[in-house]
Amino acid sequence: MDHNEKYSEELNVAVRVVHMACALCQKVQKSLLSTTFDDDVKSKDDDSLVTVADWSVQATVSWILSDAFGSENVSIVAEEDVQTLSKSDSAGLLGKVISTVNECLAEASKYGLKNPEEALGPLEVLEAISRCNSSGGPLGRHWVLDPVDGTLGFVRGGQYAVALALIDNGEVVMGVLGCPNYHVKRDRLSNQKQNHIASDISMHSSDVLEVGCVMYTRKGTGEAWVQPLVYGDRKFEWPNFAKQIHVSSIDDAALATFCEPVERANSNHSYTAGLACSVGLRNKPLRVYSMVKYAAIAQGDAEIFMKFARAGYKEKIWDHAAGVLLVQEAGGVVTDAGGRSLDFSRGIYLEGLDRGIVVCSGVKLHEKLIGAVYASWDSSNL
Ligand SMILES: Nc1ncnc2c1ncn2[C@@H]1O[C@H](COP(=O)(O)O)[C@@H](OP(=O)(O)O)[C@H]1O
Ligand SMILES: [Mg+2]
Repeated sequence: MDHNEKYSEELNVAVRVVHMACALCQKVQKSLLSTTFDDDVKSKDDDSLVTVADWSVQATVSWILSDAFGSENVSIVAEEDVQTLSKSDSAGLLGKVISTVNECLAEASKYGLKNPEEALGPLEVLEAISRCNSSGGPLGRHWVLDPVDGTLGFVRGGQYAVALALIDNGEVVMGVLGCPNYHVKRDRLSNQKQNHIASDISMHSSDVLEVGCVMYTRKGTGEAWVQPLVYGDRKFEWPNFAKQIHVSSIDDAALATFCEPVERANSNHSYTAGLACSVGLRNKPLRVYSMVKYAAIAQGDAEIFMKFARAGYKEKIWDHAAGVLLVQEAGGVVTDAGGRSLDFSRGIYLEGLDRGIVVCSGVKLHEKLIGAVYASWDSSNL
């Protein structure tokens, strides 16, 4: 097969189903925000949150991938399981998931995908969710899904992402990132000269033309793309106004902006502030939920993303796979804090990750930051 064609069929289905998932999430987020914090949000054993949207997206993506490629050919590594959902007191929640999934799948033809002949019942929905129990590894193909990344951002009305990637023999070969509250810039849609650097990537930016986008890429193409979400009666038609995206060309630390998680529990803000200071970053950090941070670097809205989780925390592949490839193909650099590439071949965790994750628009900023980590680590108490 021509290199240019490799994984294009997988990409075609993945982009469409991520658009469907974004529409699903927008609906659920709207209804969550318009009611009081209720039963639609649950705490998991590790105290993290899960919502109707997480399970519904996972079921939808699982069903569409299995239908398109045959369930016997599809291995999916994904964040959610059916434990909470199968409990006897979760009947109401399961009912909501089932209707959300069926509403979403009923729209599949709008996105050029096949919908089920009949609405799915409880067993089929639970089966679609629990089928995503692969643990990845170095051999063969594995889809990697985070149905709602940044669940905290999601329930707070902020940024979140739907992330779908494909790993082939241990390498991420395709990445699709749906960002329902992240803007596509006006200049990118109208092809004008790109001269605006966003200092605010909230959903209320003045730069918004239509809120929400899907970014995608395939490994080795050197290209990454963004499409706006599909609204109203419009049908998704490839390439759906796709525009190529590139990382920022700023390599002067004094002009660069870095992003990091909103939650202190997920990354050490004082350590990154120290690094920022020592490499000469002057702008305030942009604190953003979810993998939208990778999206921001990929389309040039910021230059750096740093994440330093507490010692002992193991990063999961679904929190990074799609974002890492997007940044790389858009021209950026992603490594751990020791300067080595992330290893997606060892199961559900990024095993062997050295200290933290450093994402940059270019090598010059990246070298400075890695140097600063080496210079400061011993005294950092991390
Ligand atoms: N103690 C911890 N340290 C670092 N990351 C954590 C963490 N606990 C959870 N996370 C991960 O951080 C993700 C959110 O990223 P961010 O903080 O950048 O918004 C979560 O994704 P989910 O929201 O999908 O569970 C989760 O996977
Ligand atoms: Mg996540």
